[in-house]
Amino acid sequence: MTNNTTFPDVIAVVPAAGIGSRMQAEHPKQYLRIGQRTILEHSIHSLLAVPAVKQIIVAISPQDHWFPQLPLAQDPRIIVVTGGSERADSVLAGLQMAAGYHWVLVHDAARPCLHQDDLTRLLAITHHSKTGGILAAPVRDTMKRSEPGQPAIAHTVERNDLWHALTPQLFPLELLRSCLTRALQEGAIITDEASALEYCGYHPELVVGRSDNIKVTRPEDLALANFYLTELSNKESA
Ligand SMILES: Nc1ccn([C@@H]2O[C@H](COP(=O)(O)OP(=O)(O)OP(=O)(O)O)[C@@H](O)[C@H]2O)c(=O)n1
Ligand SMILES: C[C@](O)(CO)[C@H](O)COP(=O)(O)O
Repeated sequence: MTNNTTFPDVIAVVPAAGIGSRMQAEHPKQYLRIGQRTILEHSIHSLLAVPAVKQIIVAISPQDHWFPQLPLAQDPRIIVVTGGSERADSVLAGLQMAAGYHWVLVHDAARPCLHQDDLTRLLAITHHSKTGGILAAPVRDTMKRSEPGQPAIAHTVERNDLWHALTPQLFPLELLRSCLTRALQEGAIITDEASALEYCGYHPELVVGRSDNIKVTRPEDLALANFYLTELSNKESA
């Protein structure tokens, strides 16, 4: 993707109101440091690296006393809202504050290793898509479905056409807002934004993304994210 490719202005929502229970850290994982920045700062700066991203709405927990201490808290491009009990509720809280843009991008605070090339390839769908799309990585391993609640194999899942959904996910703002509102009101289980559109009958585009765009979830992910961010920093300064 050439750097002079132009995209429409985009607003972003960053859900950052989780407690990071699986990380088993002393405080929410988005505030763990990698190098000179917190994971949240890395994730937000990866979005601000692309000029098309004009504003970022960060959804934080009511108990969050970390965010105001970050330099980003003073950035006029950043708007803070209170998140909800589930990730989807936090995203919807952010969407309620979004206005003035046709496109909205949602990116997990816990995904600090986003490459600019991946973001620009996702933004490129604005040139042809009316439904939006997501970064996703094709599954590489053989996938198994377990017996319900048992560590025993029920069967192998066909892995052709099977993908890991990543973030950012990019949608028309009003479409995402209406689909997510309806899906949650009707009790659907929504773990990413694309599933809200699927619930409403849409088929968002899959844009191949790097598999090192990991979501820091468990303790062993921190060292891996550190490695990937070092690689990313070396690549961007080369
Ligand atoms: N009520 C919630 C729950 C999660 N998130 C955010 O959604 C992203 C992905 O969620 P996940 O990795 O599950 O984070 P946590 O919910 O914090 O982790 P855990 O499930 O281990 O508690 C994270 O950036 C998290 O901060 C959020 O904004 N609001
Ligand atoms: C949005 C997401 O990162 C796509 O894979 C994932 O669904 C978040 O799930 P979590 O359980 O909230 O971490």
